[in-house]
Amino acid sequence: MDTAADQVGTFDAARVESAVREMLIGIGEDPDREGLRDTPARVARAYRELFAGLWTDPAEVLERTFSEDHDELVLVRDIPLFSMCEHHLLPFHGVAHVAYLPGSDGRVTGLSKLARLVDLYARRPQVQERLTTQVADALEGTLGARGVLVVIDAEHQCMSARGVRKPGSRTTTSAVRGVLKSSASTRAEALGLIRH
Ligand SMILES: Nc1nc2c(ncn2[C@@H]2O[C@H](COP(=O)(O)OP(=O)(O)OP(=O)(O)O)[C@@H](O)[C@H]2O)c(=O)[nH]1
Ligand SMILES: [Zn+2]
Repeated sequence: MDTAADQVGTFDAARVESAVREMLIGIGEDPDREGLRDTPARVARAYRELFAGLWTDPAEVLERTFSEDHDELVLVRDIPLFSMCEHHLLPFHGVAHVAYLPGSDGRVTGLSKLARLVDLYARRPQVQERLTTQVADALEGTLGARGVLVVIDAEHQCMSARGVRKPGSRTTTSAVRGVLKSSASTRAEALGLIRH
């Protein structure tokens, strides 16, 4: 599981700005015309937001837990998701469903933290499979969940707006850990609730 220690560098707005200016020249545009003059700075601000998950430690999100003596399934469905495909730096967006079985200590995390965790990993240059895996691994590793099921359903703009040009096609990925992997009936219950 990755931590802040795995992160590379920090956000360098000036560097992003000069790269965007170069890119505009590269596509044959005039970066000094009125409409584009502030674009490098705007893109840098947008990237700072879109890639904020690169310099946030996921362990912090799951730091605060509380004892609820609940050892049954917890599921947050339909968490809106925005991420950037690392191949084309184009967005992919959709929903994430996150289910977990609390560890034997009965400690749970705040529901919003599950959405924050998805957000944190989404705000990095990503592929959907890795995003799904990272959320599952954090819940198993850091929270100590007995079982985890993460399902992500998303549309990739690199498949809609360009390339193969198939708008509306969606990609579903899942990552299953612990009891939700070993017990078919528990997994079926979680999947049933996701479809509900
Ligand atoms: N597995 C996976 N592939 C992705 C994801 N996002 C984008 N891709 C794919 O990454 C691949 C990159 O393929 P390349 O052949 O290197 O790039 P390309 O020539 O732009 O490919 P096309 O998109 O087919 O035009 C494409 O097939 C994309 O659909 C993702 O989250 N997971
Ligand atoms: Zn892509």
